Amino acid sequence: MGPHATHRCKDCLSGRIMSGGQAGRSSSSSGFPGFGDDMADMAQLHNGGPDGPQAPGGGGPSGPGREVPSMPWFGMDIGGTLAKLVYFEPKDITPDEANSEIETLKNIRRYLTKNSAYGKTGHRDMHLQMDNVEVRGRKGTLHFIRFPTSEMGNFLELAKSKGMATLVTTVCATGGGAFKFEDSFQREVNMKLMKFDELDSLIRGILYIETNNPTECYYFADPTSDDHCQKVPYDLSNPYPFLLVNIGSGVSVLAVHGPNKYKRITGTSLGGGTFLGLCCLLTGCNTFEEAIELATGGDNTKVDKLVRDIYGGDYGKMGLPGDLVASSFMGMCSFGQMNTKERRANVSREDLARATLVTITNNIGSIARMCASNEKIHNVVFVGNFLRVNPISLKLLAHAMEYWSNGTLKALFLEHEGYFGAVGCLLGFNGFLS
Ligand SMILES: Nc1ncnc2c1ncn2[C@@H]1O[C@H](COP(=O)(O)OP(=O)(O)OP(=O)(O)O)[C@@H](O)[C@H]1O
Ligand SMILES: CC(C)(CO)[C@@H](O)C(=O)NCCC(=O)O
Repeated sequence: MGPHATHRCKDCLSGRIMSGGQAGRSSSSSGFPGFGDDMADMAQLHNGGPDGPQAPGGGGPSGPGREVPSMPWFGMDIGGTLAKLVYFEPKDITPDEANSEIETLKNIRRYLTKNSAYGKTGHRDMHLQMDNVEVRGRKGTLHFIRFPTSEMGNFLELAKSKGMATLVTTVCATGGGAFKFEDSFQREVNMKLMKFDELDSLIRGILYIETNNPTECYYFADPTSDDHCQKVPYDLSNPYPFLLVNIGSGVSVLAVHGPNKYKRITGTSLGGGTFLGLCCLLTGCNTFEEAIELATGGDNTKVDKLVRDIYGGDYGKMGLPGDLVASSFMGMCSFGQMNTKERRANVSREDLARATLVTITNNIGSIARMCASNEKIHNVVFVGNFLRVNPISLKLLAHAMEYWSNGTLKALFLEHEGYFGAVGCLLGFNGFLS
């Protein structure tokens, strides 16, 4: 099977957020369509209680000159498509701490950890939860929450309507939204954003999670085989150098040579956002999950033109197998016996979704390969939420790296996909690196 053809495998298909404030819970309706009243409560609770920043339960061991921020601890990565929120739940609270802990902190913890959905669009990825980890000298659990960035305006409006403007609060944030929404946060809810660079945060988050989760990193053995494709754990404890390909709305490619030593080599605007946009246009679908589901049932060879459609077989001299996509979407033009109209009638929404997914994935794979080869790097780590619930792309990338490099390149994947920026931002405050 050619590297760019599709296949199915049956087995694998901060910081200082809170400071001071009177807060208190409101019982009135939020009017916030995305999150509903639950999120309204959470927004209120973010601001700590009457005891302010020094509230018990909000600290931990701190050395001279290393002030530990008051709880609750969050890291927020506000991307072009999704906002990612990582919440640290302390589990080492002493009886004394528990007795004196303010009610609002308890409420936050209860609210966040007892729910997995927050209104219509907020989700906690429970399968990613990390227990018994250490952050800033405290033991606890990391929770992973996401919501569409398009809900941010409503979130701020809601926060304002709940009186947040009277509070003094600082939120640790990264991603483009930390810049874009900075003024709105300040103007509408009197919150300051403590901003961290998204790529610094991404790398810091990867290193932290990889160290704390022995099964974080994996690769695919036999990615094209329906019967033998297997997810295999990979030890990334000595990671350098590695190529990091972050597939979010757009794509960034970094060469990472050390914890603080990396460069952004290139990027492409043809990323996860492009896949979703084109797929919605072509199929009428409305969500990423729907787009992936359609693609799963589709066949891109009905839409694309393959090498064999041009050569009648392989282009052996140049090492191009017949089932390689020669030209994406070209099959929609007339060729062979059928005219364009007939061909289009023969193509389903599923086929179009599959072809869109394969086109975007192959293009990213191709850029990644060239970068790895230029930089003389063998391990290529793919992250970003485009890879969420998306085994088709995972396996296409795995196969493409291996096939085109004669086995010298290895595609590696990480379980926490799109959350590394938020984690790195949580850890970034005050230089706390746990
Ligand atoms: N529930 C979802 N809703 C929308 N897109 C999703 C969803 N799940 C996965 N995706 C995919 O993930 C992409 C966004 O990934 P990610 O959250 O890593 O990037 P981002 O931070 O929003 O973007 P950028 O870093 O470019 O600003 C979307 O473009 C889409 O392809
Ligand atoms: C702009 C960012 C860095 C925002 O995360 C990302 O969407 C990206 O890398 N886009 C690709 C931009 C380029 O063409 O290099």
